[in-house]
Amino acid sequence: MTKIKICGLYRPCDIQFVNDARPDWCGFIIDFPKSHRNVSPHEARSLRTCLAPGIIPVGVFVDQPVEQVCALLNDGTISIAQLHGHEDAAYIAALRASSPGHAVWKAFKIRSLDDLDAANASSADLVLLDNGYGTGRTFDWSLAGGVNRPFLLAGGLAPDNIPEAVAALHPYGVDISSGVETGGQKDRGKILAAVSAARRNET
Ligand SMILES: O=C(O)c1ccccc1NCC(=O)[C@H](O)[C@H](O)COP(=O)(O)O
Repeated sequence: MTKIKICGLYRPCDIQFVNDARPDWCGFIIDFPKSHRNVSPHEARSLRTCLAPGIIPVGVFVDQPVEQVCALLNDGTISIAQLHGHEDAAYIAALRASSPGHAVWKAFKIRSLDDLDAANASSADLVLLDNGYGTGRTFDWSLAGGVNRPFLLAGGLAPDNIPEAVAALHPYGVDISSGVETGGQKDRGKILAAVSAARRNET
């Protein structure tokens, strides 16, 4: 079954929505003030304590100091670090050394086959093939044909295109933010529909 992550939770009611829908993971955009979904570490910790058991919290970071990401992994605020900036293999190695046992995911903006090569070569535990930072737009899926490892598909997914995406690309999981929002806020009905669309599809 295709796994699903609902990303960019920032309000207490967003937690209630995912507790109702039960995705595999949920994501917090931590310390990235350019995003309307930004939360502080303190807010992420407080939201995370209300998550239903079984939903794994993922911290989404853009070029944050390793120490800050490690602190949130090691105090249980998040279980997985998802990196969206210029974090390289040395950064990932440092994170692993300081937070053993925690998976590290790396997102790649797929604009060319070179981007896909970089994703294939990454030392991360799992890669996201994405269009950018929660843009609500898909990338050219034909570029993903050469992926040679399990990946999460992100960028512009919504309940109505998840079946097509899963059938075309067979991702390990899908990652959705804008497509489950209405007017920039998470929408309970869309979250329920997205989780059900991902689980309807066998890969
Ligand atoms: O959502 C943001 O504002 C954001 C900011 C900085 C780094 C990453 C960010 N989002 C990541 C995600 O929400 C997902 O990984 C993915 O990009 C979702 O994209 P979309 O469904 O197109 O909103």
